[in-house]
Amino acid sequence: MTKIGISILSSDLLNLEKEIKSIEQSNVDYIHIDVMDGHFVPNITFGPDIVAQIKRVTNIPLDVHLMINHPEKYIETFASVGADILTVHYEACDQLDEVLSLIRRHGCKPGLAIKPTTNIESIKKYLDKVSLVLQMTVEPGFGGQTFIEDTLENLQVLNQYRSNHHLNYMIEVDGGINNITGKICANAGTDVLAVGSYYINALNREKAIQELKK
Ligand SMILES: O=C(CO)[C@H](O)[C@H](O)COP(=O)(O)O
Repeated sequence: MTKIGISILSSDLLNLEKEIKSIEQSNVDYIHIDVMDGHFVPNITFGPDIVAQIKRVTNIPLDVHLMINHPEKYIETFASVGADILTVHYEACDQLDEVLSLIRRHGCKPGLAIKPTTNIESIKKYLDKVSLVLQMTVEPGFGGQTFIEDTLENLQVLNQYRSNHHLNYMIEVDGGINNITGKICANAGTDVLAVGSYYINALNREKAIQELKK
């Protein structure tokens, strides 16, 4: 069964606790938190204090997506405030092997993310060291964008590579996911759908989740 993570990027931040409680009602698998630094991506979002506050009010596992340069500087901090999955970008790391083992040493599941145009071949040598691969399906930075269909081929490659090499990383997609694109990604072997505006802006969030799970 495909898992769902709700991205809080487009949520009502003045009422974040209420939003978290609403997400809990929807019975999803993760809360997806996009950490942006204004350098790796053109937007600035959440820091470790917000992650700590969210951890205090929910038991839903936190899938923390670091869209930042020099993520190695912040692994210990985000692990200490309760990240369960800690994902870094291939494009942002000089010493990726070290960063992934640092994440593991701090008790989190290591995730590796790539932007839509990054060559999938470049991450293959790391795939036996990660718990999750996150394929960005929009250019990272902002919620509410349109799903980039060219990324589907990478999902198929990741799925095939996993079974050929007897690996067990999860495949996650992030960006432009709705009931239609979610289904297409699930059919291509995706395990986790990170969903933002489709859920957050839905008039009926329960119905939106049912549609996603169909
Ligand atoms: O990380 C993102 C952008 O950088 C994603 O787009 C966001 O997490 C999900 O938002 P949406 O579902 O609205 O595209």
